[in-house]
Amino acid sequence: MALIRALGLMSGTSMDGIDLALVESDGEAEVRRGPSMFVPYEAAFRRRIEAGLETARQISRRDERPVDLAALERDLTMRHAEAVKEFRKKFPAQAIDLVGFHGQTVLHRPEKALTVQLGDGPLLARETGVAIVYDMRARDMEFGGQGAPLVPVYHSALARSLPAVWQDALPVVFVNIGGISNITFVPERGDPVAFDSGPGNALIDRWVASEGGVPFDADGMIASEGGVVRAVVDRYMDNPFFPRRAPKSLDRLDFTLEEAAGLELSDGARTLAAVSAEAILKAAEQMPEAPKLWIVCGGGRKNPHIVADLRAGAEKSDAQVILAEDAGFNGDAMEAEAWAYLAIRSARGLPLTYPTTTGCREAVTGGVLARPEPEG
Ligand SMILES: Nc1ncnc2c1ncn2[C@@H]1O[C@H](COP(=O)(O)OP(=O)(O)OP(=O)(O)O)[C@@H](O)[C@H]1O
Ligand SMILES: CC(=O)N[C@H]1[C@@H]2OC[C@@H](O2)[C@@H](O)[C@@H]1O[C@H](C)C(=O)O
Repeated sequence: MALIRALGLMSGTSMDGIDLALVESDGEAEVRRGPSMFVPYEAAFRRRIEAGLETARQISRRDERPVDLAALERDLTMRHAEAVKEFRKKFPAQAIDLVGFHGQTVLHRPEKALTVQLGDGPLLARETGVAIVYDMRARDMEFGGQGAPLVPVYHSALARSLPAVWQDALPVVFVNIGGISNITFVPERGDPVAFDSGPGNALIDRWVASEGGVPFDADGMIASEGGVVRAVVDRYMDNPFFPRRAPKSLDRLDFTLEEAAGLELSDGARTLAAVSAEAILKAAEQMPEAPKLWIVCGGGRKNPHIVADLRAGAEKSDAQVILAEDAGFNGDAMEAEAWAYLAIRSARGLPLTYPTTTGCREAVTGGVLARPEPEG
């Protein structure tokens, strides 16, 4: 089987920018990771997306684009086109056969089988001249799935290619600490088990933005000045989301800052980091068996408090916690790589999701293909 070279584009729940990563793969075991880059959104555009999340609450049909959402979708798509252009300029030798386009989630209501990603695939195909696979979550929902998380099939492929030193580590758990956290348990044999585990950085970001006027707690510096307020952690952990059995997934606005109200800035940042770690550790209770190794990916791995709290918890069951880089992976690019890999699987008609990852009735492929118009 010839390998396909796909570029994955991810604009995640943190709304901080576009991650791009190239992957060459057969969509199965063969995965060759290529270069990656990040194109940040400026503060004003991030605020537009944030406002878009509020507007999107009135959507009841996934193709509705009320108020200014159509303009936002167009601008967001054009920014992706620009990002692809920048990627090509930076890595001119890299041919791109296919693009995997996530778009921006503005609403996720799995209980209503409703998930909305802004992102105009045909427009991106015209602008880049490359075939685009987009809208990868919808079909899973048609088959009764949560529409998220989709990255587990890629985690599973990576786990099968762990460096020699970690070869005996299965079962392993991948933890993606983005705006929301999700976990993938990869067993020795069989399909991965996955679900969203709770708030990742989204609450911390919102807290330090509103109380400190900065977009995120860089290297956990603000939290370093504060302490964990246990009662507040407990209040968060009382949320019925945690004991609910998987499959399950979250909308960015499902958790709020209400429980943290009144805390001092640094105590709040430290306490919310503890919530993030505790939510992940809580997820271990729903795994088929105790993992030996946790591999931490996503921006949250750069918050030393989240990682330290995770380590302290995992040690209790003799599990080791490492960062993606310790296993030879790229913790920043992994979701963009996943979207490249998913696009390849979509092009080959392979499943993107499984009953054990999203709760879909059967393993199901997904994504919509937009071809660029023929030249001439
Ligand atoms: N140096 C750092 N120190 C602490 N936190 C950081 C640092 N760099 C990034 N982050 C956090 O990581 C977040 C971005 O993470 P990431 O890119 O994994 O999220 P995402 O892909 O947007 O989200 P999701 O996985 O939910 O879709 C930032 O919003 C910030 O909170
Ligand atoms: C609906 C949606 O966009 N969900 C995101 C979000 O961000 C993290 C978590 O919640 C995860 O479920 C998902 O993204 C990852 C990349 C996924 O689908 O695997």
